[in-house]
Amino acid sequence: MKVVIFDLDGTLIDSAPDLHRAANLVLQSEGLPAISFEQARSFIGHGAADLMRKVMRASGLGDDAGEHARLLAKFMGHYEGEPGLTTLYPGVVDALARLEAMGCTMGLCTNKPEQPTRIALRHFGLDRYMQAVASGDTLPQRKPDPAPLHHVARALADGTALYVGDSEVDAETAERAGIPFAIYTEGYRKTPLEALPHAHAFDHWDRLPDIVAAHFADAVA
Ligand SMILES: O=C(O)COP(=O)(O)O
Ligand SMILES: [Mg+2]
Repeated sequence: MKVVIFDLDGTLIDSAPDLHRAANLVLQSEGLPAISFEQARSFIGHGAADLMRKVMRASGLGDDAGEHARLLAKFMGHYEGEPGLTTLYPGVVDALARLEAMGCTMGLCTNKPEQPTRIALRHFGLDRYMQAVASGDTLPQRKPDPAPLHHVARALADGTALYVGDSEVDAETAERAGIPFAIYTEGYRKTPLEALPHAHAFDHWDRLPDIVAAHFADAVA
């Protein structure tokens, strides 16, 4: 059984422009200066609540829990609509179709909350490929805790799985889960590639089907 589990932001979709826009709409409504695109991008990885906490700190708003809840609700209001500025990375849909034709069973493990995860998967026609999904609020734990990745792997099969992601969080999650990791190098990673544990690396989605085929051929051998 070939099980491939994907991260979402920075891996399948480039969602940073919409996350940046939503963060700045919150700041604008509070009469505060905008944050840069690079700042917003660097805040992605641990989910929406964490991103909003980092936006608050960067804007000198501190850490107050009530303020955080209020601003996070505003942020989700701006973010949860159709993903207007978000794009699929080149070659994603072709790669998923090829993996499906190869007999792979596929799932998703993201820190993005459930509602926007569902909207994004449907918007980009990825929902039909994902047989099991764990979002940032599906379980009490989220990545880099290995629980959500184990949850998806168990829901799909007991066979060997491969996790495909873009970030430090994904590399740590896969390592703690004991699941081999393939890293997409064009996402939101901040650490040099060599410093992150990974079994495979790829810079274009065209390359993933061959990597997956070789990975599972070796796993069986
Ligand atoms: O929403 C985030 O911060 C990260 O989402 P991801 O786990 O899909 O990369
Ligand atoms: Mg990611």
